[in-house]
Order: sequence, then structure tokens, then C-alpha cells
Amino acid sequence: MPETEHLPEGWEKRTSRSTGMSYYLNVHTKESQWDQPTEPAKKSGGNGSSSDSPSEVQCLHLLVKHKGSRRPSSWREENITRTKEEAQMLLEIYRNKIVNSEATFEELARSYSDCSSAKRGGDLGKFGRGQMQAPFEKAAFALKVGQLSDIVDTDSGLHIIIRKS
Ligand SMILES: O=C(O)CN(Cc1ccccc1)C(=O)c1nc(-c2ccccc2)[nH]c1C(=O)O
Repeated sequence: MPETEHLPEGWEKRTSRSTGMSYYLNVHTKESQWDQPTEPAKKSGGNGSSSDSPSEVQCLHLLVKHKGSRRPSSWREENITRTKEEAQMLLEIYRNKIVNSEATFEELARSYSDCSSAKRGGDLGKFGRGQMQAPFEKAAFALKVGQLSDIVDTDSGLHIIIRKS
């Protein structure tokens, strides 16, 4: 049930089922955002595209590499020897902690991601189509704002992704 609070016209406060984090839904365009709105909700998509197919997304990710990764090395471990199955098990543990609100995505990415973005809590910033490996792009652009992905397999390793905007 959407929570109500003193919001500008056309906005509803929602809570992400996967992370428990609050976000704001524009009831006209169905676009959503993390930041509390200060202006009335616009009645049409910003660049003409609906939120169903955004031109760019902003995501965090947590990468767990394995011995079959294209570059089995990271800031955490010079020579990564874990198997792909072990990487899968680790990510399932991390994902469950996030879903159960035992830890935040950022905390776990900062500690355990094998990507250089770990130091930014896994933040990749905004990216458009054609910038990331295909499986990563497909998963990221399929997410709603606030949604946590299943485990995604790329040449770099195994990932979980959360969409911020
Ligand atoms: O795949 C490779 O041959 C090497 N890479 C690519 C890379 C290496 C350094 C910085 C960014 C990307 C990685 O393994 C890698 N991929 C990523 C990645 C993959 C998908 C989405 C975002 C980042 N991060 C890293 C990293 O070391 O930090």
C-alpha cells in the first residue's frame, strides 16, 4: 500500500520489496526515483521514453570473480582461484543478507566486490546501452528502480546489481 506524506502533486512514496528502501513513484509516467521530490510530478516522460525502456540507468553492482573470469585478479586478491560454484554460493549469501536487511548493498560491495567500483560501494554511475557486457546490460535495463537482480554471469565473473535510478 503506498504510504502518503506531504508530497508534491502526482507523487507516491513506495517501498522496494527486495531491499526495503523507500522510493518515489510518479503516478503519471510511472517513473520512479530515490530522492524525495520537491516539484509536482511531470505528466510526460522527460525524453519521450517511458520508464519501461530508460535511455540510461544508474546501478550498483557486486562482482565476485572466479578462476574462469577473464581477469581473475582484483584489489582484494591478486590471484583468484575460487571456482564459479563457490562464487555463486558467496553471491547467494550476500544477496540473502541484503534481502533480509542484515547488511546494505553498499556495505557488502565495499567489502567483497572484486570490481574497482568497490571503493564507491559498487556505484557504476549512469550508463546507457552499448557500454556494458551484454548480459549485464540486459539485466540492468530490466530492473525497476530499487530492484535487486538475480545473479548475472559475464566474462568478468558473477554479479548482483541494484538499480538506483
Ligand atoms: O573483464 C576483463 O577482462 C577485465 N575487467 C574489465 C575491467 C577492468 C578494470 C576496470 C573496469 C573493467 C574486469 O575484470 C572487470 N569488469 C568489471 C565490470 C564488469 C561489468 C560491469 C561493471 C564492471 N570490473 C572489473 C574489474 O576488474 O574491476
